[in-house]
Amino acid sequence: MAASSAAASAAPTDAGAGACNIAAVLPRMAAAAPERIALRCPGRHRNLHGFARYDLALTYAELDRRSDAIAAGLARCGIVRGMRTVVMVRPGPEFFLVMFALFKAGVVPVLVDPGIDKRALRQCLAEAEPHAFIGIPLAQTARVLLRWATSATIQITVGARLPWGGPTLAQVEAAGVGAASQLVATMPDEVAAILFTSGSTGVPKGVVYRHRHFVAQVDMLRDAFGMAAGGVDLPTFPPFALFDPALGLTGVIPDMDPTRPAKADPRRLHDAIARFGATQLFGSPALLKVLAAHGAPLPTIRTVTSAGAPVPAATVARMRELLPADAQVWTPYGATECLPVAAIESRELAATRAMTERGFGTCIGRPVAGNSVRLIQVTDAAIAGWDEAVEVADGEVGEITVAGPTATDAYFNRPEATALAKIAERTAAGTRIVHRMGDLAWRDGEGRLWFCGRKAHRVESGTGPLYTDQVEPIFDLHPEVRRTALVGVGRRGAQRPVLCVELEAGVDAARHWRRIEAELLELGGSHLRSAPVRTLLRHPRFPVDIRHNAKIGREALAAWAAKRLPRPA
Ligand SMILES: Nc1ncnc2c1ncn2[C@@H]1O[C@H](COP(=O)(O)OP(=O)(O)OP(=O)(O)O)[C@@H](O)[C@H]1O
Repeated sequence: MAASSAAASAAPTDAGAGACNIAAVLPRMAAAAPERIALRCPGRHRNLHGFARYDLALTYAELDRRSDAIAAGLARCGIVRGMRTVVMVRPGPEFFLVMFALFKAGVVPVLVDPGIDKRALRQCLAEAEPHAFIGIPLAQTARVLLRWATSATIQITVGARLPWGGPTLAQVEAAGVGAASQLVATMPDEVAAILFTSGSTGVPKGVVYRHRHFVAQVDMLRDAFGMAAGGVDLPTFPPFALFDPALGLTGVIPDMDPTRPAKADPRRLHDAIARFGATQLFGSPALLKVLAAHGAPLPTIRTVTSAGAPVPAATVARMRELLPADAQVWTPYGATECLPVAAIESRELAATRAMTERGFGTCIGRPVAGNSVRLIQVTDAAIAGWDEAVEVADGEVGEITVAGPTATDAYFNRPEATALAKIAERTAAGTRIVHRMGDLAWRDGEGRLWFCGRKAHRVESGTGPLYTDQVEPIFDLHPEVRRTALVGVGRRGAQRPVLCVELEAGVDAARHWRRIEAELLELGGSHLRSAPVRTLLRHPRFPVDIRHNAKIGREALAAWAAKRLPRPA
């Protein structure tokens, strides 16, 4: 590593004039509010009560200066604009420093959820064809032993140096100390990052984010949910913590394992919220459930926003009771490929609950300003041009499509998946890409969308289609039922709808299942959309995704159900 003084002269590529880049906010914030804390992380030390000390903090000035130093140091290691770089770093100060350094330099971070299946992880890393790999020692060791990301020829280790891990991040930073602004003038269409989906419907796909997508996301989050600069956020869903500095907020990274939100200790979250006066909370549904169950009031919180999966109505209702009367609880709808798409506030959501329980689906609100949301006839085939898509009438179930500033246009190295999810549309201004969400919904007379489930999970019976999120809420009302999952067994078009049922903990299935089954059949029989379901199977514990701990592995359940049913003659 070269001496730091040499790097002091490392020239910025072009001073970032007019950069379309979320990191462009850092020099502005560093000038306007240099001492404001951008991020606060728990650290290793604990106070007398056993809570994290949160002694790792970065001011805006530090985040700006140190990310410049790292960007300059990375350039010296050969990591420059346009290069794909895997980042496997825990959400501490180093993660944010590295990410903003990469954004500033126009390097393309590749992020894969560490919680996903190890084989899928290896495939994702290979598919991304990265040039470099920045990881903690554990990730670097796994890279070597498991032959991850073999295309990556440049390694940086975050933490103690390993013989095979290249220089440490500390060395990289030292080499760049004193560097001038490293913000390059990234173009709106330039690739900014590759983010892998959590993969609840198959192997995760790398979503190609361009700089304009991130910039638009920040604007939409600010405008739709009132995330004003100066607030204090508790982002419990790691990727979203990156938005805090971009929004001028102070982000407090909670003391929890971000890959296990359902296991988070609510007392630690409360401690952080109270100590730093958190005004907003960004959480996965699993985490909101933990806070709701804990039941202690959250007097400083003004806005709660969930992410990535539906939030059970009971959780939303309980959260409301714990918050100040005028606080807002938003459940946005969106996906890695396009976020946010639509949103609904808890008061309106509460008023739609009765409809959900009668089989109409879950209301996900109105499209967020800037999005053009259209519903099209359901098909599993690719649709090349918008002319070939058929829009459905209001009230009819169709696939959700979105054209808008955050709708991404491709998966990395996955032409087939891209073809299945994107539609080219000619407009007066040129050609734009419409993203197919792979989700089903209908639109009501007020322009609100009602989520009916994922397209891949629909059941096509001989008498017509059944949709998971229309059917399951009806059965979920049974007090001894924890959750249910509708799957189809057999050939599409002649599928038998089967409801897998997981009972509440403590219910003695051996004694009560027959009764519960009869009650469920009666409950289902009284509603149009659930009446065709006549086969129920009790399952001990549903497979769920790791990230949200909520998305039911319906593919696995369908295979399980098929084995348990007698074959048709
Ligand atoms: N408010 C919501 N209500 C209902 N479902 C939601 C909501 N928000 C997100 N979802 C579901 O989560 C999906 C997006 O999740 P994500 O981007 O993590 O992909 P994934 O489902 O985990 O992975 P993959 O797309 O690879 O299968 C949406 O398409 C939708 O099915």
